[in-house]
Amino acid sequence: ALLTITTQHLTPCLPQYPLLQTIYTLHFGPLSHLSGPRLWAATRLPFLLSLMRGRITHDLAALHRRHGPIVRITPDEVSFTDPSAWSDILQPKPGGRHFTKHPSWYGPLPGLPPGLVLATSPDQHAAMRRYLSPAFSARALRAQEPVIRAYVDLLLTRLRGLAGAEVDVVPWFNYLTFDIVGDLGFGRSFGCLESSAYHAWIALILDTSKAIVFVGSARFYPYLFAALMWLVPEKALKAQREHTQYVVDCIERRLGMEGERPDMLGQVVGKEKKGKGKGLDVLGLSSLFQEVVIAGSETTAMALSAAVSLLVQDEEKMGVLVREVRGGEITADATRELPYLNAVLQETLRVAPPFPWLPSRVVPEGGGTVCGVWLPGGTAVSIPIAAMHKSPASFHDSEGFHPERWLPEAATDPESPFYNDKRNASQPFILGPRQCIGINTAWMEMRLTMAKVLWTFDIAAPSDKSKLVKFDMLRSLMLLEKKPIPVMLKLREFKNG
Ligand code: HEM
Repeated sequence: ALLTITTQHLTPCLPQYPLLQTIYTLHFGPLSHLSGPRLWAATRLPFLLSLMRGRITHDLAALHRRHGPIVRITPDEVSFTDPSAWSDILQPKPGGRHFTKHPSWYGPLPGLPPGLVLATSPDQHAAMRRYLSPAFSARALRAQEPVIRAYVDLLLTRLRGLAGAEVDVVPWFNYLTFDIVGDLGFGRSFGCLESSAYHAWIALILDTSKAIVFVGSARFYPYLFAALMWLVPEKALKAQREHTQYVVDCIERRLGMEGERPDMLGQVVGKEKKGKGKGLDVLGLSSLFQEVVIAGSETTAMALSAAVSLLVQDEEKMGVLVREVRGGEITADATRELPYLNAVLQETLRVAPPFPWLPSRVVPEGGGTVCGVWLPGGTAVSIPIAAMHKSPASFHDSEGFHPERWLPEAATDPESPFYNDKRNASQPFILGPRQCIGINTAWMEMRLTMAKVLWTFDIAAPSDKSKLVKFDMLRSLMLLEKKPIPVMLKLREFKNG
């Protein structure tokens, strides 16, 4: 009782005495009973340094190996690799209580209203999601299939010109997914496949996803944030203005187009024209669609590049997949039913999740329980997706690439080494109201692209095996780092008879 009274009286004074505050945080605070490295629990700096060095997924995986599934990683943040964290953190609680997105990571970008990804208020997010969801409905997806197929065919045409040599697949999958998201988003391709080059805007987008990590880290230190904003060079600000203007121009051009088109902006514009929209101005739409382009391009491209890289390192698995995709027609409906193709993609997203680290959520006022641990309101909670996906407590040979663990028989045959896998630990698109809205689009793109590429080409590892990418070595800021993935690309030979 004496300790409680003393604590209550001393807590408000602590910020003036950093040493006392650190002692309180480590030994008496509400998270002091949790396991974790002392230095990380005492100050946020080791976490932020690890993040900025791109080492966060490795460091968190190592901390979880040492301290278990629940680790205190800053004075006020706890990280989880127990699968029940997915629903405990991401599904709304009775009474509509949400663990909201942390305002440091998800605050709006300077000069723009928040879109869907960056909205932190659950009500604002739900309204925006309802607004955008017809663009991602099953009906919309059916209308989008021919658009996706046309770009995959264009990719095949371009790759045919390179066949017979070593080809780095990374830029090609990026050109593909940017052209698709441009067309599906605003009815306008970025022309990357045509020009074999990134559109200038895309380089800026890739830098933006890195900038989010630096800006978010600085937001924890208000003076540093103010200084950083003051130090941003005029060149970068100009690039940001041009970036927004480019999207505004695309949107205005699309608003002026007549007739029905299957693109996502078209769905939203249709609502606005019927007076049933949210009355978003061009800047609001620009914010929304910039996010869709960032979230929908790099992620899918990374998954495709990773799948090819993992397959060329295992000829047997590549053989099984090639036989499967060459055995029937290649449409969205047909590829949805191909068990090995789906298993390969599931396993790729487990081993190399394009979003390897999910920025934190905040426990609501009044507190909440995650994985059986009660946490006070305001505590930050996070899921290191890559570490969760590779936890040996959830998966047999968790570091290995085994599409077989996703085949239906693995879950029913007690003899299978993967029978006891906790498959629900792997959630590359996350769960709940903030689940990826583009999940079905992503699956359609990945299945059609993989099937058509492997139907057309024989793909093998480069002769110099040292060029093969090891995904567990890749750094990550918000997204997984890009490294060249060279493969030997040969046009498939049709044998007579
Ligand atoms: C393999 C491909 C993809 C993966 C692994 C992926 C993963 C994710 C994840 C983990 C989130 C949650 C991010 C967060 O809460 O911070 C997310 C959100 C989102 N994704 Fe995806 N994504 C993929 C493809 C796509 C595609 C193709 C689109 C659109 C064409 C898309 C659009 C979005 C949007 C708009 C959100 C925000 C949803 C919301 O907050 O309501 N994603 N995605």
